[in-house]
Amino acid sequence: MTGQTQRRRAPGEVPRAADPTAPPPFLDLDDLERRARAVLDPAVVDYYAGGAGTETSLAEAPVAWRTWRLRPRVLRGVTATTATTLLGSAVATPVGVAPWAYQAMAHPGGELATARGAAAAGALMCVSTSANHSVEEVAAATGGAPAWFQLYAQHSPAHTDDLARRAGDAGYRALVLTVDLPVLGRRHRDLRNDFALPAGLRMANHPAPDDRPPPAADDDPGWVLADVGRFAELSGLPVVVKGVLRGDDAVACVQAGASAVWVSAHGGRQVDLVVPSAHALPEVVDAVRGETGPDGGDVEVYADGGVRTGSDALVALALGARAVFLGRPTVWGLTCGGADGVTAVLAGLTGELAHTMTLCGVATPAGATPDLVTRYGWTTR
Ligand SMILES: Cc1cc2nc3c(=O)[nH]c(=O)nc-3n(C[C@H](O)[C@H](O)[C@H](O)COP(=O)(O)O)c2cc1C
Ligand SMILES: O=C(O)C(=O)c1ccccc1
Repeated sequence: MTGQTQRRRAPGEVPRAADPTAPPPFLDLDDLERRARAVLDPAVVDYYAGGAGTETSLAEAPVAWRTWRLRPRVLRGVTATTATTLLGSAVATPVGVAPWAYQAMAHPGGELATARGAAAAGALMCVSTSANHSVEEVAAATGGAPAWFQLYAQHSPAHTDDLARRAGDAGYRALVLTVDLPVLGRRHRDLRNDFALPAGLRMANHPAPDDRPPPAADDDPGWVLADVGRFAELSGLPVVVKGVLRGDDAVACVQAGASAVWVSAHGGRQVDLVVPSAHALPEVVDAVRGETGPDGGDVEVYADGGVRTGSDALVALALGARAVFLGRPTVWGLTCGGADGVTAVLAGLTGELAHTMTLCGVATPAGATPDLVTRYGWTTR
């Protein structure tokens, strides 16, 4: 993934065929995904790559970022830096790792490798409840780099509460409540494969073998707005609500005690035909402007879903996201290269972002303001 510059050929030297296994000299996520698919079990590939229903929303997510166009600023004498803060934690990049489950299926190092890879890139990792390593084990692997813990409602509410407290004790900097999974989406590929966690891998945050993985049963009403403040109090952490796609919901979450909202369609894995993050983001940003978080500060907004290039990321920042998170690209990075693969993806995309910022005359993430983008299309005048 970190490409090497090719040596210039000596005069008369016969060119050798390119090594087909050598990684390309730029961040080529399609190539990375191809290589990951070649080493994983097909049912695992389906689980990681798949989406709900017709997979229309899965396919649309990256395309939706590309319905925006950048409006570069020229003659600004700018060399971009990507450093920023997320809920007060300093990071080298606004590109983070989205929470994704069962990372030991991709690589034996699992979440521990991802944590090390993200820390090496100066990027924030959000750790899934459905991890193969425990809350505490992953926290230790970050080596002090900031990380967030993502929470799902467990079969037993006492167990959910316990996980929230443990996240606070383990030193995570925020608790991310995923609210778009009151029940699991219908993922046809997984249903066809009868997908289950492979034998030998554990759900490290589940106390008993008979404890069901989330989500709770269909008859469980799930979380309500009041749980936002309750989890903030239990954990002692700022709460981020993940899976918000409407302005009214975003405001309600903030008024219930959230410090930030995370615009996400769960990678197209929950509701098919859902509005893509790239189109929901402006509505959410507009709605929370003027609201204040529990500490009196501005409400941060993040986005994920189909972010694959530096230009996609810059569009998201211009639309008001403070950070973007990558799901599947980090799945393929971990699969192909463990911690180094994760670092390569995060550093590669951050490098693309910095390059695009420089080309667009944007010095810092905060300098990516809405005037930097316009909706794609032709005007008739
Ligand atoms: C294999 C997989 C597992 C996921 N598991 C979780 C999870 O445990 N918790 C969660 O909040 N989101 C989960 N997500 C959703 C991601 O956090 C994120 O919203 C989505 O992957 C972003 O889209 P992208 O994959 O197109 O980058 C998962 C996504 C994938 C692909
Ligand atoms: O697969 C997912 O998208 C996900 O979020 C999840 C839900 C339950 C258990 C493991 C992962």
